[in-house]
Amino acid sequence: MLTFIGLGLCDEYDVSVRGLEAIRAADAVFLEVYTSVLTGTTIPRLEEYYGKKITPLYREDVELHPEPVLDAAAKGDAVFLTAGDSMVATTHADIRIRAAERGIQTRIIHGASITTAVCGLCGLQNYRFGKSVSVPFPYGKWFPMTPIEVISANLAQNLHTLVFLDIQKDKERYMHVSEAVDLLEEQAARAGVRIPLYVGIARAGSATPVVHAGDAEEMRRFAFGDPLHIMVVPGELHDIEREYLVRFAGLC
Ligand SMILES: C[S@@+](CC[C@H](N)C(=O)[O-])C[C@H]1O[C@@H](n2cnc3c(N)ncnc32)[C@H](O)[C@@H]1O
Repeated sequence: MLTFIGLGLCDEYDVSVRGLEAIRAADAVFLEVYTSVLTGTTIPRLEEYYGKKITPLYREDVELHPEPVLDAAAKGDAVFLTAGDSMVATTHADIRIRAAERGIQTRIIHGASITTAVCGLCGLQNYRFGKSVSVPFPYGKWFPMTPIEVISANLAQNLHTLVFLDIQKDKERYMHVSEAVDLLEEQAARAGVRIPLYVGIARAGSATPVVHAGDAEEMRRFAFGDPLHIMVVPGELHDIEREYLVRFAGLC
């Protein structure tokens, strides 16, 4: 059996009781560490709380060489842990399909996801979100324009855009709101588009989440603190959405 378990958003205490029991009963425990991270804890602390040895998995381990995970799941109970929810803004559908092809039973134990946490933190209504997008760190001359294209298309339909910020796990590098705003403003200038408002969110799910709304200049000036960070580019605000941002995100 291969069980996908979402660990939630911050530390070892965010997993569901069902998830925790499955981890404690497992024969093998794998933790995917490249699509998102629990910034409020460490692998040794997770191991201590779960009472299990954890094998970390990087992108190649999951996407190119998943055999050790699948072998463990063929022999006994293996759990595949992911920060957030295992199947949201990740590519783990692929490994579930590979398991099914080998006749391995699978199931999912869901966790709180950043995609829903943002709605509570910034008050933007979840049914008004269009397609999401990721802002990658630029690489050499590679400067993708996809983020601004998605944002423009959503703005044209008066929809909000959830903007995931890049993680380079091998370098322990996490994109901050100010860096993402610089990149998006550069893309917007090239595309002749204006982004009137941003909402930045840091450390959702922790005891010290930060939510702040403003224009590009305000976002660059504001200190969001430690990662993880994420942003929303809102469409036109409804009255309640505006009031929420004024009360809880410093919108002027
Ligand atoms: C590719 S998404 C993976 C989402 C995850 N599967 C989930 O369901 O939450 C990871 C990105 O979401 C954002 N993110 C994830 N957790 C966060 C948190 N606790 N606070 C702020 N941003 C977060 C960051 O931009 C991060 O790079």
